[in-house]
Amino acid sequence: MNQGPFRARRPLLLASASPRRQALLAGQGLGFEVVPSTLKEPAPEPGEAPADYAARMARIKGQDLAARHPDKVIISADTIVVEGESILGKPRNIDDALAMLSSLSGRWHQVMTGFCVLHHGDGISLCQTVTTRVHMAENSRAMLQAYIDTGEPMDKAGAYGIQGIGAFLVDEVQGSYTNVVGLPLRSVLNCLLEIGAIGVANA
Ligand SMILES: Cc1cn([C@H]2C[C@H](O)[C@@H](COP(=O)(O)OP(=O)(O)OP(=O)(O)O)O2)c(=O)[nH]c1=O
Repeated sequence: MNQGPFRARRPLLLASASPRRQALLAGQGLGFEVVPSTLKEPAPEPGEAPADYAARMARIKGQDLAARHPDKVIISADTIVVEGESILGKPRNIDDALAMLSSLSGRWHQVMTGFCVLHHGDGISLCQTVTTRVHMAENSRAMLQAYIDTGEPMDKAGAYGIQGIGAFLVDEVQGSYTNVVGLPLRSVLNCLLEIGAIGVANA
């Protein structure tokens, strides 16, 4: 079986509980340990730009693990949905999910994923935020309610999963698709290639 086009050249640690992030990296042939950060994510600072906030969250999650695993290359990420002035994380409850999806319906919004590649021992600290524009179709309240009843929205920023049942909500995507799912795959691979943490299989 084809294991994917890349191989880890240094020990990798994914600091994330997200099964989507794990699947995206594993699908490329990379082996890695998974140790999610247990730190509570602080709220945005007053006036903090959403892209800076996403990068800061990714850094906080990654640094939590980097100090404890100085020999590993740490990959961390944080995904937020930005609608107008509002930063949407995961819904707190069903009502919150309905409010989020209603505010996104029939409009463009941005999905931002901040990610970091860190190596404490070598002093490597690369962080960036990737932005994707997503347009949601007009969805009736009944449609949104029926979607929420599936349970899918509750662990996802903006209360939807483009890769799952929530695919029906979206009618256009501009930019990286994997960024919406939680990890801008090509940008992360580029960072890992740049520092020699991964290489092309058989190369
Ligand atoms: C918009 C959108 C988000 N998401 C997910 C990606 C992230 O897992 C989640 C946002 O929460 P995050 O806080 O970024 O990540 P997480 O709590 O799942 O994992 P960890 O903090 O341990 O790294 O929303 C989708 O799966 N599909 C989508 O379409």
